[in-house]
Amino acid sequence: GKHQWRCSDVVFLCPDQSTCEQWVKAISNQITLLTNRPKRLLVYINPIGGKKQGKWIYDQKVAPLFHKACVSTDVIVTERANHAKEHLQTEADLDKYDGLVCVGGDGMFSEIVHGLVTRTQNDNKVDLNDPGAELARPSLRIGIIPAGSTDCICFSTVGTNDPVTSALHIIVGDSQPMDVCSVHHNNSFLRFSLSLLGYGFYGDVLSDSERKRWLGPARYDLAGVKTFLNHNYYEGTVSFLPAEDDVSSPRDKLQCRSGMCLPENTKQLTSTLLMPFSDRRDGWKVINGKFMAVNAACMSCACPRSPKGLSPAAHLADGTVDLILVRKCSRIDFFRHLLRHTNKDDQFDHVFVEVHRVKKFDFQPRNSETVSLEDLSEKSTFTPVCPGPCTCNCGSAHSSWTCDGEILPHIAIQVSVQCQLVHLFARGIEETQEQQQFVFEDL
Ligand SMILES: Nc1ncnc2c1ncn2[C@@H]1O[C@H](COP(=O)(O)OP(=O)(O)OP(=O)(O)O)[C@@H](O)[C@H]1O
Repeated sequence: GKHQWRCSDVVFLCPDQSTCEQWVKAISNQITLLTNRPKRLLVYINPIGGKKQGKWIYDQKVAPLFHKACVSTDVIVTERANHAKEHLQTEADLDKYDGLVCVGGDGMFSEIVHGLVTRTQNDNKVDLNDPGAELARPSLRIGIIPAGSTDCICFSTVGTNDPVTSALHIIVGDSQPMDVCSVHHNNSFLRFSLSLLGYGFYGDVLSDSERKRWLGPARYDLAGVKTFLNHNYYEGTVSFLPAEDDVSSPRDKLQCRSGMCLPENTKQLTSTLLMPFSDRRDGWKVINGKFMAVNAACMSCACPRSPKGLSPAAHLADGTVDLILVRKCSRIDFFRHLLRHTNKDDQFDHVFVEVHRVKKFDFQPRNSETVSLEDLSEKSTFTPVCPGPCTCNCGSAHSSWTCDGEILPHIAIQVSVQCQLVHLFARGIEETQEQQQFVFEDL
């Protein structure tokens, strides 16, 4: 139920000992032939993620399953932030392993992806600072054992945040490709985005919550309420290269499900990457405006709080990202939009919201060649609340970008989808038969 997998014991009865041994040998031989199953894994555990249960979850729920399945492991319990990333970039002997395992939340997974992808580019002499470079794909798959606060990436790729289910997907050697967005400022690489890039509302919530770290997880709720009451909007220009119309749309009802986003099923793929980033702008669209939020969702961003996610029909690995523009609107309208993230109503069905499926996009804030994080930190984010139309300068201030929970040091950014750059030990969210019936009737 609910996408959760469980172990099951199956008892075979044999008439005698030698038949039993023959069966054991035959089954073991068959399993050895399954080359997609990992035999040796490098495991990183974040002991302080989420409720600080990472080590316990691994030792109690995951390690016994790996042991039963004859998967051998080297385990590193991280001692500080960026420990896993640095280890992967420099020290780790990756040839020894068939895959990596991340025990932690989205932040920890992001660290591991940055470490692995950077290492792969270094090994292949690819310059990450070149926005037009075709990135080399890492050969190792990554498994996520959820042990963070939100675990949105695990939820969006497996359908549940359950360590046993994730461990079983690793053991059977499932493989799910995943798109990654590379984010540049001019010719300088900033970060990869794996789930959500947000400017305006989400950027403000994150920067404000960083200042309230002492409050613990409650800081997000408090910062959310405060940002909502501030009701800031920001001016800027969004330019984007739309994905081909015939492929899919962020407003269709076809959610990304198991088997859809595989290399053989996706059309857009790498052709977009071969296009130099800034030389050719054919087919690009440009929108100037005042925005409450500019969000880019690489995946649905579903989590238990928002079970359908920020962009319910976003795909895991089709070479596109859903760009959601929420224009300046009244506070009550914005509230209605936010509320739809938590219920089943179409969150894009408002006149002030538009959504585009894109391959690349740029954002340029108004008056802002050189705004950096230092400039932003000088700005107080608690601006007065302006009831209705106002003459103050709340529309000319700058927000900041949150990239999977980290604040980016620049506002003017260029984003490019790196199609199927990494592979997970997962198979996408499996549909039950009743759900399939429902989707087809709906369509
Ligand atoms: N030993 C450590 N000490 C301090 N920080 C660490 C350590 N190991 C990893 N980190 C950092 O902790 C951050 C948060 O970890 P993680 O993502 O696992 O948990 P979370 O933030 O609670 O969950 P989520 O990201 O799902 O909301 C990561 O960005 C990672 O860099």
